[in-house]
Amino acid sequence: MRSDTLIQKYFPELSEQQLQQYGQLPALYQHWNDQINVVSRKDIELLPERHVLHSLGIAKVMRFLPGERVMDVGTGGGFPGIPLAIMFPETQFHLVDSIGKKIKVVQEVAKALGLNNVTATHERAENIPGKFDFVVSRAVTQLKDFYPWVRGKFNKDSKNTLSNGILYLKGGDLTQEIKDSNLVAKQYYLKDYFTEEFFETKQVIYVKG
Ligand SMILES: C[S@@+](CC[C@H](N)C(=O)[O-])C[C@H]1O[C@@H](n2cnc3c(N)ncnc32)[C@H](O)[C@@H]1O
Repeated sequence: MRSDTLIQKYFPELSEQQLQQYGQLPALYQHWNDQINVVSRKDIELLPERHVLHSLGIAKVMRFLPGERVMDVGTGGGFPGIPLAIMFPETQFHLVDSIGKKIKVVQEVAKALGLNNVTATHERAENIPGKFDFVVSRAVTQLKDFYPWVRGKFNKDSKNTLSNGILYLKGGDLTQEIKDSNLVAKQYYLKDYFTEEFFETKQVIYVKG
């Protein structure tokens, strides 16, 4: 299914401009992936479902507010940050990765889409200054290692439906990982929102900051 058609199926309220931006993603990533590998080659054809819609699982759990600041840690080529920045154009997204060439792809994609709510930095998450309302992430590391990177980086005042914190996309049985982290984590199941088989075990894990 085309990227914009698939996204519209689950987010019918989107504007023409947003649909156009989602529609541009497959060609943009095809182009950049040929030069700098940011999405596994076997996955690039499944980009709308496995990368774009998967990233937007976070948007089913959390509607970011205008003016909120969100950091995407280990964004790679821009997931989940870029699909979320299209969905929430009045929220500021700061995309961070420790590999510079991936950040170059993020910057080029954001520029091509005309996204003015995205900044991208080549840096380890631990070294990023400033405070955020939420941290999002996918496929970077275990919660027990991840949490210390972002501890202390959250604004004290929460304005949203959940207190400021981490929204992490994960799959599989997470019982042991959550236990090992010693954190209180709330699990949201993406199969409650999306019918594609890919989402069967996929979750958004929320941890208060
Ligand atoms: C498997 S990739 C996932 C990329 C993207 N989030 C996605 O789901 O497509 C993991 C990324 O995390 C980045 N990374 C690992 N440790 C990091 C750290 N401490 N700070 C920032 N980025 C980090 C790596 O450079 C890599 O690009």
